[in-house]
Amino acid sequence: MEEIIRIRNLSKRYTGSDRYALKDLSLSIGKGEIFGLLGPNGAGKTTLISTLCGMIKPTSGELWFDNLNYRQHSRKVQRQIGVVPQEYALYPTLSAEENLYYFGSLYGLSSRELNRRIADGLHRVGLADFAKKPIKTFSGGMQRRVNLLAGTLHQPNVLFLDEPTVGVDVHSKEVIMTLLHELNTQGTTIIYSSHHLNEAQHFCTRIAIIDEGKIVVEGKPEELIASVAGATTLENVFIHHTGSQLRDYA
Ligand SMILES: Nc1ncnc2c1ncn2[C@@H]1O[C@H](COP(=O)(O)OP(=O)(O)OP(=O)(O)O)[C@@H](O)[C@H]1O
Repeated sequence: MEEIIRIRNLSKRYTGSDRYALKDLSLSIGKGEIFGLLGPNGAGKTTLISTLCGMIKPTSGELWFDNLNYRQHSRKVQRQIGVVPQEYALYPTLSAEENLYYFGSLYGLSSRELNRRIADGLHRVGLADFAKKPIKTFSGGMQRRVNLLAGTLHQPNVLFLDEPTVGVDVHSKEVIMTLLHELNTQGTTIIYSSHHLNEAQHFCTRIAIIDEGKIVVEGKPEELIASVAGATTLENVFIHHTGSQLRDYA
């Protein structure tokens, strides 16, 4: 496996908190993988993705992107990363096209190339007819599709997604998953967090189950299922490793 992300002994404790959101976590992710981060609420998935995107600083530990140390090469790393956050990052009064133009221009694409990618992207996610409509008139599923385009217009080498299909209907979900598959086929490594274990089982080349800031188990979905006696789904594996106790902290 040719490594694209290397995480070593990563810990994160938020200011004012007495708990570690991530605790001494080490992980390698290979080029071209579709890597799933699964775990109960509060496990540390968003914290890990936000750290890998450079949005939050770790308390300790080291990160490398394609052998570049994050701290020494943050700009170079940022240019190769795409992020699709859980929260919509779109401007409600601007049209889909205007939103995408704004986000695409942050990556220094020429106007001509950007317009081409926006038209192509909107077509691919079934929103060509809505290009000029303001985002505030879009359904949740439509907004999620635009959000996904906003994070991928610059064709990143690695794409991070935090729950890309949460709260969307089955049609939008299908379009989102197809687009992600296409991006992966074209060479984008995908790292995503999800609570949809069934989706992850079929979509991911490898997964890690995280609990209380640590990796509990990692491997290919079929290997993980085979490793737990009586398991037939990733859901069985998940319960086996994380138990059924609620994770309520405040
Ligand atoms: N900004 C913050 N300040 C303080 N604590 C935080 C902050 N963000 C997250 N946490 C805490 O860090 C831990 C990990 O949270 P995180 O959001 O990374 O988990 P998660 O696995 O993404 O959860 P979920 O599945 O509910 O989205 C939790 O205990 C959470 O309360």
